Amino acid sequence: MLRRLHLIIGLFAALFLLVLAVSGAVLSLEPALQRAGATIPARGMMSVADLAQKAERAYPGIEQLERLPSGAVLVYFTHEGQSGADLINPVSGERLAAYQPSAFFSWVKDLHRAFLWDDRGRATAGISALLMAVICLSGIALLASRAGGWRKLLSPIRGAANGAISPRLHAEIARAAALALLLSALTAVWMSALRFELLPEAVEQEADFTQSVVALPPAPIGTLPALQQVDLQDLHQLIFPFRADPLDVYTLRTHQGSGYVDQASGQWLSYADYGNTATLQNFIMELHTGEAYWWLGLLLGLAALTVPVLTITGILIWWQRQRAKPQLTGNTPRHLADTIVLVGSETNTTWGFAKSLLEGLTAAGCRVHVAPMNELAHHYAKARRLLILTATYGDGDAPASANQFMHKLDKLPVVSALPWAVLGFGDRQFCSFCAFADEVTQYLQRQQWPQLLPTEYIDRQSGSSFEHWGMALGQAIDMPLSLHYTPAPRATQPLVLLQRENYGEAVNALTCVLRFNRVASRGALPAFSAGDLVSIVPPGSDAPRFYSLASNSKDGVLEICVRQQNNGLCSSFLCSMQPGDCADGFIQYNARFKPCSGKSAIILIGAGTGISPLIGFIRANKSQRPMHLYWGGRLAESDFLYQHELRSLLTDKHLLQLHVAFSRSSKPEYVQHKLLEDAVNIRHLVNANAQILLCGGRKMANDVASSMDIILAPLSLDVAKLKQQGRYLEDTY
Ligand SMILES: Cc1cc2nc3c(=O)[nH]c(=O)nc-3n(C[C@H](O)[C@H](O)[C@H](O)COP(=O)(O)O)c2cc1C
Repeated sequence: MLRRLHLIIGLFAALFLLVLAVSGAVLSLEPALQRAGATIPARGMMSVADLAQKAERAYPGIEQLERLPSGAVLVYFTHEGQSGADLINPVSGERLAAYQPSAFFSWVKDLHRAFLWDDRGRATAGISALLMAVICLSGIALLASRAGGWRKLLSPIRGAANGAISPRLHAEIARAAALALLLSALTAVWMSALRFELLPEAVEQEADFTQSVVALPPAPIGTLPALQQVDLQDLHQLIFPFRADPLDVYTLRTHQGSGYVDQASGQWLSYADYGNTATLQNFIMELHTGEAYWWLGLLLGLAALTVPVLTITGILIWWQRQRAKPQLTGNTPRHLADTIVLVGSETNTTWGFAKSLLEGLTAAGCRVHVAPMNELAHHYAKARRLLILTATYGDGDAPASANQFMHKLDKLPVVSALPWAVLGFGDRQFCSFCAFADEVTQYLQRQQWPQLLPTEYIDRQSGSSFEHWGMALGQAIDMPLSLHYTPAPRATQPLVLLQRENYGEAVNALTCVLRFNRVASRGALPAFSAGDLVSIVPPGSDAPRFYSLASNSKDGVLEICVRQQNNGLCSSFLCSMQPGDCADGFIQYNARFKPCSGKSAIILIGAGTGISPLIGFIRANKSQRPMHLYWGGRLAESDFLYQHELRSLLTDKHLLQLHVAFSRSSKPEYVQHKLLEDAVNIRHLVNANAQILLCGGRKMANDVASSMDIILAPLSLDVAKLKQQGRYLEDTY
């Protein structure tokens, strides 16, 4: 609901908000530019009397002095019958330049205030600001719910759904700019409400004009006590009396109030404080314009610049989600459905099963509502059963569309209990086979929700296992249920092998670095970066196998590392390929396994072909951020993958430190031994906010995690805590 509100308002107001944001960012430069050219004596250094004396000396025809909120001082004068306005140096009273308000900034101001229109434009700007405030508030609430509560709002944002545009990037930018944008939006709404008299405007109290002036010769302006008492920093405006009229007076406006000063005695004739409400009103306006606080203006301007980025990334993420969602025909609205099917999926194949389930149950007479697990609702008015279909990712983690499910489940009222069944989707090649489905099962069992049938597992999208589960479900709910799953064909592309490098033959572990390109007639490679996956479908099988990419699409090649497995259909196929041969594959984005942004150190840990994404991260490390690689192989002479390239990456500082261990050398060692040897350094790096990325086999990952727990113990940290903070990422197989 919150996400939909955020999205609908965002889409609706996008164009207006873009104009407001960009023009606001441009306007934020004006106070800073004015300030940069102004000389500003410190408080206590100069009074209004000092300034007026100097200005009068330089401008005998002076009529008015004004101090702009930026600190620049203006003098209005007449000279030989001509009026003029100059910017002056307040210290010397000398002319700096003729004052001409910038036509460009005036135009941008009109655009910002009213879209170059009349009052209707002003109203549109006010409404847009209100929508902006709603987007900010709903966005902050979404950030909190994504982080797992308001208290965790500032904790690192964890990796997110797959896709070319990472929702994490959107969330990180939004979090950085949210408060500034909210401040701009709320102050703008308030100003609009004043303008359209929806709020009462506080009128500045004016001093009474006094008639009790005695016509005495005027005293020199520098000696007038009332002007001597006012610091230059408090000056707003000083209007000089008409020379020929001894009864005329000085009008002095400060930030606090205004009044009249006698030209002969220099005493206040009358004075009125503006009052708290008017002062507050001015302060809010200055907050919005940044006129008096140029640094704040620049900050708000910078935040405004994120609006176009957030709008574009927001729309792309929405588009990405729309495209990723399978078209479900016959999906019953939540409040009418008797069967709720919730789907946990990262790469959408589970949605294909959900679609078949929807069709099967509908044919059996059920009214079915299918939704992502993250959209678990508080209440399903007519629901009689809950069916959960979920994949598992990472090392037993929730997939993207289910990463907030447990948190939401925690908050459900007890009365929501429904008879349930869980069907896990996974791959037995992973140690934590269907671990997330198990986690959900155990949770529901602990809550004592009635279980319809034991949790079942589907290995590598097996259609027959799914049909089998359908029969069991039909019996459990006493309905004739027949499920048929036909996998939606993935759009693969032919990839042509350009180059191969062989390693490991001497230790009987053939490992190949393979570099592919798209077949020339099919255009360029799609966008991807190191750590994403390429899925290869070997001849004679429907089930794709995933390999981590060592290259970025900008490198012009798609590079993977493959170790030939005994009886491995896909690895044998790949390792037998020769330059010119083709394989079918598709790119699978893997946003959850990427170095975090920033400058903190990155510790990369891998073994064997696990080096694949790690070398890609190092190659892409153009900013020479400190990267430390710990890698384990078998024998240096035979399978030291990327040995020469790693040396040159060390030389040009893409890589800061390299630690290698070989298990078949004269002194057999594993990568975790290297970590233990370097424990002091690792603790130092982790203490300074380093992030750890590990890629390799599950056993290696477990051994490394045990060693890291030992290393981190003196810091009162462990792998589990770092994982929670998003600082320990694993890509294991
Ligand atoms: C990077 C990656 C990590 C995976 N991790 C696991 C895992 O830990 N356990 C598991 O059983 N399956 C794992 N799988 C397999 C998926 O869960 C399985 O392919 C599932 O059918 C995908 O469903 P989806 O396309 O709906 O996300 C992983 C797949 C990938 C690509």
